[in-house]
Amino acid sequence: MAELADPQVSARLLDGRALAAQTRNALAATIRQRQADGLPPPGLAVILVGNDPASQVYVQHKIRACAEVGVHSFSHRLPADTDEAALLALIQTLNADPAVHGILLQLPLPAGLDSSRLLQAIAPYKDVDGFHPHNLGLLAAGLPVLRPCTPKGCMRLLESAGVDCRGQQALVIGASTIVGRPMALELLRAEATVTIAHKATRDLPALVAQADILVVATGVPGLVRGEWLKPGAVVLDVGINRLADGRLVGDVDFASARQRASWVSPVPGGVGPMTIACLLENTLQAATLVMEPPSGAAIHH
Ligand SMILES: Nc1nc2c(c(=O)[nH]1)N[C@@H](CN(C=O)c1ccc(C(=O)N[C@@H](CCC(=O)O)C(=O)O)cc1)CN2
Repeated sequence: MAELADPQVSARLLDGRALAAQTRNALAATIRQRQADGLPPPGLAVILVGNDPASQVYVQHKIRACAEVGVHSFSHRLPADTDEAALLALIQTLNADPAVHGILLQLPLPAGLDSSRLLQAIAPYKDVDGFHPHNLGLLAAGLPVLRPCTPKGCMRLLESAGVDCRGQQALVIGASTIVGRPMALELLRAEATVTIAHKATRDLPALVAQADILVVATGVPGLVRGEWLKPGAVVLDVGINRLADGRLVGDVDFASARQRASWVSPVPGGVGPMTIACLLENTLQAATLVMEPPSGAAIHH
């Protein structure tokens, strides 16, 4: 006898692990073909400063993913007391290195280092994180080249579920440069009606209740409750919070959200793996930009 569906569990999962694996397979095939055509492998320089345990894990995952698809990674692990001048010098060297197509500065940086100044030192055409004002500006203008990885991964997840953003009410909670702001620009580009809120926004539940598409990136575990959601909402949970008991949870209460949403991304296994898959994709794109410089002056090698 067929198992009865549990009426309490309705949302489908936005499975980032599966989509990231598909993306990596496609990238590996393209990179193999590039090499068969006599082109060098795409190169990614990864800079990690200090000993933040989460950053160490993410960097390890990035380097492993590079090896899996055939991207050549150059790892630069620097002590927490590295000064800004030394980091700027390293970035200048990598900017000039033709084997390096992408440069990634893992965030957050230790206190005392100015991440904004350092990110701006990365050549825009090697900025595979898409955080340079040049690339954020192109995204704001609706002419994106290198797009920030987490928002790009979120858009890929929406596409994979057949979600059409056009005319939908979208709410982004969290306005960071890494996620919230570029996410709002991506949704705007997809013709959603976009609201940006903060974790401290007054009467957040009332705003959430209107959202057809909800993206939460606040770093507050379980901030959004399932009861707040509009029935059938699509929920992208960008939060990755390690609890005292060792569990990893998002910014959305998953169990209650699942009872009300139509689609929800889990933590772990949702947006996180897509961030890394999109980084690999951006690295290949940066390698291709060097081969075929677009007409925009600032992208030339
Ligand atoms: N230079 C950058 N720094 C940071 C970025 C970024 O995109 N560029 N984003 C985050 C961290 N991040 C990538 O660096 C990242 C976070 C989480 C994951 C991920 O796959 N998470 C897994 C769980 C992993 C775990 O067990 O801890 C999941 O969600 O399934 C990938 C990348 C801040 N810094």
